[in-house]
Amino acid sequence: MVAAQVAAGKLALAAAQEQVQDVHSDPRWAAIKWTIYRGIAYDITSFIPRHPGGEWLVNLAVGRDCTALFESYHLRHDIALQAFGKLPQLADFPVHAVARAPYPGDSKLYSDIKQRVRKEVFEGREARGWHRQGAELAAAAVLSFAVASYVLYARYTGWLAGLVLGIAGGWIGVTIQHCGNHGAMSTTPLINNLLGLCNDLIGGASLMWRYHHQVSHHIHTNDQELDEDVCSCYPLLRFDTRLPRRAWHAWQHLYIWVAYPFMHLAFQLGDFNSLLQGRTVGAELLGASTLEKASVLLGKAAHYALLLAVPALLHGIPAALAGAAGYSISLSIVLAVVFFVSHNMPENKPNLTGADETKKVLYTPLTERDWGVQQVLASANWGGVVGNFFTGGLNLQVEHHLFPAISFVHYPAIARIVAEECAAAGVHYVHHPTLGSVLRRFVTCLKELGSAPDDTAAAAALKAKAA
Ligand code: HEM
Repeated sequence: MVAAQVAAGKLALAAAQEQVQDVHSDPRWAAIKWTIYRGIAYDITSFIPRHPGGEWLVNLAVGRDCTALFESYHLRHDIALQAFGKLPQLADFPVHAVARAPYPGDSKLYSDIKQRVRKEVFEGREARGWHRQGAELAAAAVLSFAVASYVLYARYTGWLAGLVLGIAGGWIGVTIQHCGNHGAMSTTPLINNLLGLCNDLIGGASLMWRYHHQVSHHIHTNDQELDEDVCSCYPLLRFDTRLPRRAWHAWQHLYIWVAYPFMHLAFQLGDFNSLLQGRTVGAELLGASTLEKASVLLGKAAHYALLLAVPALLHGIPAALAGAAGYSISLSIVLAVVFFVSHNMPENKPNLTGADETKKVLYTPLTERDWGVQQVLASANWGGVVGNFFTGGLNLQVEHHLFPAISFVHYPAIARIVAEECAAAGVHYVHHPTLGSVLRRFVTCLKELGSAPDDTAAAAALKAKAA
């Protein structure tokens, strides 16, 4: 559990969520599944099983303001909007008691980009679901590599086979589970759901991932109060000067390499804790079904059966433990390297030199903030089509954040439009040439963050807000 020092950010987060809690404990609303879109509450109970993108995705909208999710997930926003017209409105609902979400549709930058993407990249073919097609070969390659690695692991259980299996697990983690859970791998919701569940097989929990990643991180990228990724490694690592500095942070750019391999283990503790608490750090599991909750336990059972029980039966416990350790290390390193470079460059952080634009947008109150500009400034790209194939599009992080429900194979074409629109709007678009260059920059940034003074003004503002 994070130390008391991080409480300022989390208190504010909890305060925002307590408001939601009040509405939830009100018996008038507890019996229905409601959501809020642009200030109007709707009863979506009967719509959930009919949602064209899948029940497990629309569940994320339950019990909260879904405007940001809704406007960032539907490329054919106009078509999706028509569904709201047919849903029952809840006239007496206390909309103002619920934390307001950002409104991506109000961002001129985002609207201009979206319009051009539809016109120039998909040319109307989005009506046939083109934006969610094209990654089939990549998915087949990832799954084939994973199956071959597992056969190798089961036959020659040990640390080396574990390392190879961990790389396969990491590849699943960044590609098919990630895109599947975003609803971006296929036009068939069941396929996306099944690919998303691969997260559980590799040692995560797709349910927790969706709440943590989609509800907290994607909507509020690099917001210290609302993006759980900003403080999830704290106090071990300090990714933001709005978090209090501790003596050990001065060496974080060195010891991070020793801490990385424990990420897989940290997931396990976090997933069980979230299941018990009914929430991840940044989001309550308000719409999660019983089956979704059961999938966390079933997934853990399947993961440990494959990783430990089967090899232990075949080759004994010491070999299985060595294999699991190898797996843990390489899986964690692959995931950590890809994730950490995505939003932790100096330009993406509000308090480092040269990040004035980022500071401005992240310190603007949420209701007045330009969501599209925030996503661009808080994300970093690197590499090109090769990186795109191996990371499921996570190397083009800016495009991924603007269009999480579009298949990653389209990101290179979208990137050209995003870069042009950002240049026209004067918004800094971060693109590093290679993974090596972005990693070097990440280490420099980590060193700077480890010794930079606390942003006391931001901390005081947070404290005042929490009080
Ligand atoms: C309660 C509010 C929602 C309504 C009324 C709604 C409505 C719709 C409709 C009508 C479509 C078909 C769109 C089309 O054919 O282009 C759709 C597709 C989809 N929805 Fe939703 N949706 C809601 C919430 C969500 C949420 C919260 C998510 C994600 C977190 C989501 C993700 C998707 C995805 C991935 C698709 C397929 C995307 C596509 O074909 O462009 N929806 N939704």
